[in-house]
Amino acid sequence: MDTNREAPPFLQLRDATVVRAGKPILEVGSFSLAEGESVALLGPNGSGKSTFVKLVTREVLPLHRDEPPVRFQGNPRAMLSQVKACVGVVSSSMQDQIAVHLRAVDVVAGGLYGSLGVPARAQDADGARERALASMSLIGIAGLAERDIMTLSTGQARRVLIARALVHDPRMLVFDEPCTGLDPEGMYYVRSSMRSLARAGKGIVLVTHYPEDIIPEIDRVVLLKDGRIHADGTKRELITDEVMSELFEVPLRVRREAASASAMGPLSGVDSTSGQGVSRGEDAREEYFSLVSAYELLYTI
Ligand SMILES: Nc1ncnc2c1ncn2[C@@H]1O[C@H](COP(=O)(O)OP(=O)(O)OP(=O)(O)O)[C@@H](O)[C@H]1O
Repeated sequence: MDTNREAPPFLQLRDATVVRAGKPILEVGSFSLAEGESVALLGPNGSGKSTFVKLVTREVLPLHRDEPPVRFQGNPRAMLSQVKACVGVVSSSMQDQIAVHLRAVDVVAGGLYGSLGVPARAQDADGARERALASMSLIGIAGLAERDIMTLSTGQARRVLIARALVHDPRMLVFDEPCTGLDPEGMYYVRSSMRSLARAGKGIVLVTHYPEDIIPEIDRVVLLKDGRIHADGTKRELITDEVMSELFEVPLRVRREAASASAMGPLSGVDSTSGQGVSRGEDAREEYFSLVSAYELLYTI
């Protein structure tokens, strides 16, 4: 028996086409993502990023081919339940649906049941809340557990949704424009959470319009344009003045900048809601520096 056989890619797309209103809105020739690998999907409005992600989460299906265009962990006919068990999704649009008074810990625990909170007749509701608390601790928001979700700031609520996406311990997390609508503090904490998770070995698929969302732990970038993969490479290769200007079709300049030591702020993995467990070492200092050493897009005038 061949014991050296490599594990199949976590995700593989081959000649995958999505059609809407009689027109192809996404055509992917070839794309593969290894287990635990992270990637950022970057592109202008309407370039096909959300459709790409929905192809991954099976919310949309590609045109039928004899050779199935999407393989999930090598399986050409993965069930939705298999995909849901392995993938957690964080999207800013879900936040709009939360309009009920629930404790944050119950919103997180609800992720285990696919419901907004813990169902009244749920089995092992206490166990679910324990897992929810562990998930909140992992991204430093255990201090929000008892808060009414409706009283949280947009940034705090966004992090509650990250904990919810994590609660069933998926291997991969999809962040669909996770910083939309957040102020700089909210962005900082959401990016810190992504960093903690990438460091904990989770694969991250980040969908964004902005290179500064791409945390240092993600090096691979796929550029989408007009429903196709425009380029697939490293940040260094692709986040350049020339490539960004071509992608967004406006003159753009990329700037990379290091932060000053005085700008050092709270750390990922620390309970930022209670201030407990803070320990600032050299590693933490570096972590903060690299977080703000983000790529920026500037218009050239
Ligand atoms: N149901 C639909 N019917 C017709 N066209 C659609 C449908 N859904 C999406 N499209 C079109 O497909 C293209 C890709 O849409 P998609 O939402 O994937 O882009 P996106 O890159 O995520 O955009 P944004 O950055 O604005 O969220 C767009 O031109 C969109 O108008």
